[in-house]
Amino acid sequence: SSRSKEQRILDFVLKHAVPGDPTSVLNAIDKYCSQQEWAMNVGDEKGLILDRVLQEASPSLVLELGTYCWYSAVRMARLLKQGAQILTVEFNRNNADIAHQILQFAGVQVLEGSSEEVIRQLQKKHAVDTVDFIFIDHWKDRYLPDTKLMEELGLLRKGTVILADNVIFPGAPDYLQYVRSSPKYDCTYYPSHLEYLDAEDGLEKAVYKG
Ligand SMILES: O=C(NCCc1nnc(-c2ccc3[nH]cnc3c2)[nH]1)c1cc(-c2ccc(F)cc2)cc(O)c1O
Ligand SMILES: [Mg+2]
Repeated sequence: SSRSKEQRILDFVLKHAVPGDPTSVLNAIDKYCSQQEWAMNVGDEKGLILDRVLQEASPSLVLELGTYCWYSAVRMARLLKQGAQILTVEFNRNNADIAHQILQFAGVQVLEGSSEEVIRQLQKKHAVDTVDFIFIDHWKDRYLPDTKLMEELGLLRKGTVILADNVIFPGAPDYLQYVRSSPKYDCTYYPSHLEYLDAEDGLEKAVYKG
């Protein structure tokens, strides 16, 4: 059977990265996706912004919506303090083998299902109280409904940081309009570019005011 693009990315990582060295995994994925086949990883340029915003928040519990090829989970896991945890929500675990082979990192737990299902189960099934940092990078029409759901369920606390990818391209206009006009959030826009390309894109940080 023909291997998928995601499996080709894995092959490249397994061939060129150093086991246990997350930065070499990121460099391998960025090299492959910028030179061979484009893929929708947050990438190196927006990744640097993610690094800085994550380190500033110094979270104990991270929720990621939309795992895709593990790039952002690896990116965040390498910067977490001892004992911190990432819960990443993937819709279709078609990359299951990629998951286990790339992600030999303690502290990254994969939750399978639709974002809505998983978010509804976090407090009861996964003993989550509130989340400190959320990286939203899944279907762009799910950004707003999932953020409102997390508000309603009390998953956000004063100071919870929500960082959203692709707010310009492909874009999440309803989400952007909501957080920027809501008195419940302090928003900051970080201009950048679409991963591996010159198109404009950016990350929006929304800090929940409780
Ligand atoms: O679609 C994207 N990302 C989303 C992946 C995903 N695939 N499945 C899910 C899912 C959907 C329900 C879920 N519920 C729970 N987890 C879920 C995950 N999310 C995405 C697309 C682009 C892009 C740019 C330019 C183009 F010309 C074409 C595309 C760039 C990016 O940085 C992206 O992140
Ligand atoms: Mg993205």
